Amino acid sequence: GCEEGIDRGEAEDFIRLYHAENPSAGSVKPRLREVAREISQTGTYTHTPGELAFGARVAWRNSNKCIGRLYWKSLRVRDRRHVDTADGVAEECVEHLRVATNKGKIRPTVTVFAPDRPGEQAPVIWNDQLIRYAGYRRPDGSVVGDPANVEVTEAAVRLGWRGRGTRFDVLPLIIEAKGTPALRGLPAEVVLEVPLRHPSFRWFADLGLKWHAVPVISNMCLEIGGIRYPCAPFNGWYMGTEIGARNLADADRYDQLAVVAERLGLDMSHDRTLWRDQALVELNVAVLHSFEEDGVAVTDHHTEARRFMLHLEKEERSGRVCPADWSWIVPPLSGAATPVFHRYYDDVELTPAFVRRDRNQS
Ligand code: HEM
Ligand SMILES: N/C(=N/c1cccc(CO[C@@H]2CCNC2)c1)c1cccs1
Repeated sequence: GCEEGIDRGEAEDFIRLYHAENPSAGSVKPRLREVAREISQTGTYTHTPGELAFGARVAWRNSNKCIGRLYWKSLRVRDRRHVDTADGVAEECVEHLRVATNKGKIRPTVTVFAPDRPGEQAPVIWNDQLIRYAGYRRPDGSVVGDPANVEVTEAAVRLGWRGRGTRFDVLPLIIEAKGTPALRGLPAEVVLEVPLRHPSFRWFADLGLKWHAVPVISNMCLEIGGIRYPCAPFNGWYMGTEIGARNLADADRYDQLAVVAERLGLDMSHDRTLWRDQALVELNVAVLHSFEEDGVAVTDHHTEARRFMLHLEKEERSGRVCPADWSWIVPPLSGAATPVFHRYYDDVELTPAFVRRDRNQS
C-alpha cells in the first residue's frame, strides 16, 4: 500500500468482510464512513475489539501453510494494543505462555501488541518463537544446542546474556521497543518441557533429549484491513513430526537419526537399509508417547491430516476457497500415508494474514 498511510481499499474490504460474516455487527455503511474519516484525519484507523478478534481468526483461516486450521473459530485473542514497551511486552508474553500452556491442555491463543502507526515505532520481538534453545558455535565450527538459533544466541550474548552452555538453554526474549533492543528472561514456571522417552526402548531416555510443550511464533506480522501488527505472538500445539522429523532429526538441527539408529542396532552401512527411516519412526513414536504420558497436547500427522480434510470440506460448504500450500501441508514423515498428499490445492494469498517480517528490517 501507499507508504505514508493505510491502503483504504484493504480497509474497506476488511470492514465489508467483517459485517458479511458477522450480521450481528450491525449495518456496514456507518462504520465505513467512520473508518474513512479516521484515515483521512490520522492516516490510520482503529479496529474495534470485535474486528480485531475476527481479523486474527480469519488470518489463521487464511494461512496457506497451516494444517491445523479446523479450530480457527476458537482462537483466543488477547487485545494488548496499548502495550508498546519492552517491560509491557515481556510481562504479556509471560502471561501468554501461562494462559496458553494451561498445564498441558494447550489453548490456541494470540496476543496482539501495538500496531504500526504513522510516526510511532511498534515493538518487535527478535526471537522467532517465545521459547527457543540457545545454539553456541564453538571455535571448531561445531554447535552445542540448536543450530537454528546461533544468530539470535549471539545477539543475546552481545546484549550481555550468558547461558549455562547446555544443549537446551532457554533463550531470553530480545524485545526491540522504540528502537532499543532489550533482554527479558522467561521464568522457568511458564516454560513447560517434556523429557523424551520411548515406550519400548529404555535406553532412549538416556539420550537426554527433551522439547518444550508450546510453540509460540513471535516473528510474524498480523495484517488486518491494511493495519500491520508486527508483534502478535500466536501458539497452537505441536504436530509430533515438527519435533521428531525436523527439529531433532534435521542434519542442521539436533541431527539425532544416526544416534538413534546406532542404539537401535540397525545396519547403517548403506542408505538402502532405510536405517534413517526406521530411526525417524522411533523418534516420532517417542515424541508422541512422551507428550501424551505427560498430558501435554500434541497431534500425530495422521490425525492432523484427517482434521484438515474435514476443514477443507467445511470451508467448501461455507462457499469459501481454502488456500493451501501442498509443500507445507504434507507432513515431513509418511506423506503419502496421509490423505492430504493425494490432492491439489489453491495456493492463493488472502488477507487478513500472518506474514513473515523481512529479517533485515526491524
Ligand atoms: C492448534 C494446533 C495447530 C497445529 C497442529 C498447527 C500446525 C502447523 C504446522 C505443522 C505448520 C508447519 C510448520 C513448519 O513446517 O515449520 C503450521 C504453519 C503455520 N500455522 Fe499452524 N497449527 C496450529 C495452530 C495455528 C494457529 C493458532 C495459528 C495462528 C493463529 C497458526 C498459523 C500458522 C501459520 C501462519 C503457519 C505458517 C508459518 C510460516 O509461514 O512460517 N497455526 N501450522
Ligand atoms: N505447531 C506449530 N507449528 C508451527 C507453526 C508455524 C511456524 C512454525 C515454525 O516455522 C519455521 C519456519 C519454517 N519451518 C520452521 C511452526 C504452531 C506454532 C504456532 C501456532 S501452531
